[in-house]
Formats: sequence, C-alpha cells, structure tokens
Amino acid sequence: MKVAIYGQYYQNSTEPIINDIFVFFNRNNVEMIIESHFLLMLNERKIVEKKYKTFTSHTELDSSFDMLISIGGDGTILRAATLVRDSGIPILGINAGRLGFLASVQKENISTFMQFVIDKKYTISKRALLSLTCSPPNESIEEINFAMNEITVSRKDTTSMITIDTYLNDEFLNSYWADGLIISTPTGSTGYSLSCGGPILTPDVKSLVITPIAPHNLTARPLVVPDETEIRLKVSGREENYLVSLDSRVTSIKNESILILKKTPFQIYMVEIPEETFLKTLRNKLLWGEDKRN
Ligand SMILES: NC(=O)c1ccc[n+]([C@@H]2O[C@H](COP(=O)([O-])OP(=O)(O)OC[C@H]3O[C@@H](n4cnc5c(N)ncnc54)[C@H](O)[C@@H]3O)[C@@H](O)[C@H]2O)c1
Ligand SMILES: Nc1ncnc2c1ncn2[C@@H]1O[C@H](COP(=O)(O)OP(=O)(O)OP(=O)(O)O)[C@@H](O)[C@H]1O
Repeated sequence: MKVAIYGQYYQNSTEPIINDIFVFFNRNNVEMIIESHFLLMLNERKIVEKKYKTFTSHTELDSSFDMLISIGGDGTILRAATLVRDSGIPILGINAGRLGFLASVQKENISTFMQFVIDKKYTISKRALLSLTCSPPNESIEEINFAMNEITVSRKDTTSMITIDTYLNDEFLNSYWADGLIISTPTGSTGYSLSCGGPILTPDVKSLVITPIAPHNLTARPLVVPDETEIRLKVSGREENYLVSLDSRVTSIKNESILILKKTPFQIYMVEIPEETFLKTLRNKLLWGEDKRN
C-alpha cells in the first residue's frame, strides 16, 4: 500500500499524531510519500528523521497512490482537494483542528482507524465540485478553477451592496441586491451557506444551493437547483471590482465579467470510516444529541 501524507501546519499536537501514523504504517509496510513543505516542518522539529520520498505538486500524485491522508482541519482538506484533483485518489482527513466537519477522523485512536484503512473496511463518499470560468479570462482562476465547498461573489472595498444578475441554464432567475451570493455544493452546505441560512444537504444529493448573503430584497431565499444546472452571474456595483472566492482562495474580478459555474466532470473521493459517517458528524458538530429529551 502507498499513501501520500499532507499537512499545512506544525503545532505541538502534530507530534503524537505523526508518531501514531508513522509507527503504525511502518509496522504494516505501508509506503509513505510526504508533501515536501510538511516534511520540512517535521524535519526541522526533529519529529521525523528517517528519509522519506516527497511530492510537491498534484502532477506527482498518480494512480499508484491508494490514498492521501490529510492532517489538519477542514481548511487542510480543501487544500488537499487541490492536490488530488481529478486523480481519483481518495482523501482521509484526520482532524487536528477545531470543527472538523470534513476531516472526520478524530486524532485519538488513530491506529484503530488506520487498521480499517489497511483492511479496506471503509466506504467512499463521492463529492461533487463546482468549476468556474470567467470571461474575460482571469489568470488566478485558471490555475485552480474548482471548489469543493462553494464559489462566492462578494462586495470589495465598500459597504455598498452589489447587484448579482443570475441566470439558470440561460433563463433569468433574479437580480440579487446583497453583500454577495454563495453557490454551494452539498459538501459546502454545512459551511458558509449554512451560516447565511442555507439548508443542509447530505453529500450524495445531486443539487446545488444558491444562498444570498444579507439580501436587501427581503423575499430572496436560498434556492436548491439540480447540480446539472449551468449558473451564469454578472455583477455590478459602485466599485470597479468585486471578490470571487473558491473555497479558501480569493481573487478580484472586474464588474460586468461573465461567470459560468458548472459541476466538474470529476469528483473528490472522501474516505468514510464505518463509525465516522456524515450523519454522526452532523449530530456531533451541531450538538443535536444535547437536547435533554433525546
Ligand atoms: N461566515 C461563515 O460561516 C464563513 C465565512 C467565510 C468562509 N466560510 C467557510 O470557510 C471555508 C474556508 O475555510 P478556511 O479554513 O479557509 O477558513 P476559516 O479558517 O475561516 O474556517 C472556516 C470554518 O468553516 C468550517 N468549514 C469549512 N468547510 C466546511 C464544511 N464543508 N462544513 C462545515 N464547516 C466547514 C471550518 O471548519 C472552519 O471552522 C469556506 O469554504 C467557507 O465554507 C465560512
Ligand atoms: N498538522 C497539524 N497539526 C496540528 N494541528 C493542526 C494541524 N493542522 C491544523 N491544525 C490545527 O487546526 C487548526 C485549523 O486548521 P485548518 O486551517 O486546516 O482548518 P479550519 O478550516 O480552520 O477548520 P477547523 O475549524 O476544522 O479547524 C489550526 O489552526 C491548528 O490549530
């Protein structure tokens, strides 16, 4: 078995996690290829001294890898998705962070979870992504033009609202007067969209959610549309530019540019360990079991 290991940060809590993973995988003859910046951090702190092979970019992650293990929070998983892209390599998230909605495996009992991995006792949860094309083209979007959570347009350098003309499959939907508009995948429905009143979708639902951010048309409400829908946006406002974000990545776009959002032809495969399902994560993170009547 061959796995890629990825993390963005080093903290004191990293050491026991790394120790648990490395001891277990070395004992079970699992080959580990470590992202080069992460390995450098581990080498500098003398957490890892043995020599390991490294990778630096998505081009080195080919079908010979069985899995990518992401050590961190949800932000780290979102970055991990930009590494695996359309390679089909499943991602397993070990939650070293705070909320850990996507990075569902808790850092305690790592060896129990890794045994599931070695015994192939896991399922794959396929996650739909959204792609963005911009006309006229925008260089910073072209490099990584997809999002696993959501694509958001929002106002920039002003308190003044923006107007977002929105078309679904070429049919006019609405002009939102708002701070912004979120187009969310099912995965992203528990992120920014939820904070703005959007519904939660289970990851396998074949839909997208269009959620306005603080709309001044008071009747504007989150809308669920089929994930085959092509969504076209045109933004205008008092400033010359507005912001577009794809998950954690942000760029500035000129007003009147045309944005086309579509489901990507590929999906991200998330590893789901038997006892760490989406529904369990939902209950735990949203504290649904805390009601005394349960
Ligand atoms: N007001 C908000 O709720 C708000 C605002 C901006 C961005 N976000 C979310 O943050 C994401 C980017 O993450 P970051 O680490 O760069 O920013 P960050 O450090 O501000 O973290 C944002 C929080 O969102 C949580 N999160 C991310 N994806 C999630 C998901 N699919 N389900 C549930 N919670 C999720 C993370 O655990 C973290 O606690 C965006 O994709 C967006 O979904 C949320
Ligand atoms: N490799 C790591 N080792 C130890 N702690 C980590 C590591 N990676 C992340 N963390 C902890 O998790 C925090 C959040 O990480 P990250 O940016 O990946 O997630 P996030 O999007 O903020 O989500 P969450 O709310 O789930 O933590 C970091 O500030 C840090 O405290």
